[in-house]
Amino acid sequence: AQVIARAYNSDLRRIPGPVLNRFTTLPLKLRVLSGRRTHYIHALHKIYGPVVRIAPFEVSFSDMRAHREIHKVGTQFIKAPWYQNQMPGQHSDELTGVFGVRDPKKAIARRKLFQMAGSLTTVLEWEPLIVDIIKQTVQEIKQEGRQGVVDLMKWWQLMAADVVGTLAFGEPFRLVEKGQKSEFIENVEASTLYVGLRLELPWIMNAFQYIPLPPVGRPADMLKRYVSNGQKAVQNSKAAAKGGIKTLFSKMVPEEGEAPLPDFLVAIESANVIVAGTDTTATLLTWLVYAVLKNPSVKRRLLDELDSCPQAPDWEILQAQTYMQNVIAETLRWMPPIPGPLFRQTPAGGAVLAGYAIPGETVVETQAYTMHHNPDVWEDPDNFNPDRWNHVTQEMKDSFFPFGGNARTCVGQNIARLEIVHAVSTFFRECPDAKLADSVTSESMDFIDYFAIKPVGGKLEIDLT
Ligand code: HEM
Repeated sequence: AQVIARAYNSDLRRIPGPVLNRFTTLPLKLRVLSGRRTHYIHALHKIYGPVVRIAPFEVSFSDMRAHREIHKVGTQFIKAPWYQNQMPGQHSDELTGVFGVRDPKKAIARRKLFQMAGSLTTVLEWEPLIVDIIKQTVQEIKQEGRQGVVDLMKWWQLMAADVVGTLAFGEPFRLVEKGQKSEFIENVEASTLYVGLRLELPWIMNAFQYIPLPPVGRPADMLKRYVSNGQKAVQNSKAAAKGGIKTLFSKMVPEEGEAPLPDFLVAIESANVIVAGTDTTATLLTWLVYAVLKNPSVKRRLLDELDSCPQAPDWEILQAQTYMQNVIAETLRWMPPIPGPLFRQTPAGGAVLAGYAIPGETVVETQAYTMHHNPDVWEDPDNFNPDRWNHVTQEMKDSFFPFGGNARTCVGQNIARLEIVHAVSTFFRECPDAKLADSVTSESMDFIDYFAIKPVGGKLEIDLT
């Protein structure tokens, strides 16, 4: 009776959506398990329009005004409890990394400690170090390419983990040098999958905690390793404060005065940024290369532009390469690395969004993939067309959020952007004849999502011969 009352006796009953979803989260959670959440919600928006009730207490919006209202700076819509399901025992703002902090004031304070990553001036101090890692990655790709096809996604993962790992840990990570997916990367991948599933299905995933899962063993041990790796970042950041390389966490463990965060939280933050910064950057580059190699005219124009660039271009020069910038923006639109919902909660008194009254403490969300593929804003949205960025309209700006909503936008986006421009320019200049290997098909490059995306085929093979 309670389930029926909940389904019918609230303002939510006016919201379109499948009847079954008013009663149960099951249809949604089944898609979560199979990595099809984003595809499912996208399909529901096509059928039911811009506002869809996707679960008893969950509403998805594909509407610019609703998106702006939910995510504006100073918003009343705080992060949903979902964000504190990352790991067991993190159900409080004092026990979780920034990603899971829900209280807006506490989030602002915690985000300030990431100033090292947030400020472009600081990030540019790391440019030579990042460029070295990228050059080394592309040399390894060329080397491997002499022997046969190369899985480019593997190399972008190693590279992105090296960049963010080196910045977090203050010492070279050397994953590219080792050249194979280390235990560390496997741990990151498995953590991403486990945490992605745990966020949505905490009870089920708790049951799996002590069961060994190949290749990483018991999730409980994996999570312990994950945080104990972070301890190293804490030690190094302390050493850095005394005159070593600045790390991402230099603000959190200052040279003088009391540390604003206890060591265990800095360890969690460092482990989290490696997950946040590795697969996101790597998949963006993977789909960018795929799109460029699939479209000969795009490839031609990109190579022409890069040909006329100075030999060792820096950030400023690369910012001025308009075609390359269009290709990057178009990839972020077409295949956003975090394509799915950004879960928020309505204030206790409820809210009106896109003309619907929504009760208090309902989960409301907007997903980038759907808003980036809205045909009312983007002509022929499934088509990869960098030229659409020659004329940016207000509607495009309002519907584009690959780095999240304004109030809680990505703290690592300057690092990601710096890495992406250098990786694109170095790769295409060094490997102008790269082709897609036969294993690459539209099916293998469809995406699955566990918060961040992955190609269904798990790789992107290219041929350099
Ligand atoms: C192409 C690369 C990247 C993309 C597309 C991306 C995307 C995003 C998105 C969409 C969010 C908001 C998530 C939400 O509200 O639920 C986010 C948050 C975050 N990102 Fe990134 N990210 C990227 C790279 C990075 C890197 C390199 C780092 C670290 C150095 C990083 C660290 C973070 C952190 C710590 C947050 C949480 C911020 C908060 O909750 O206030 N990201 N990112």
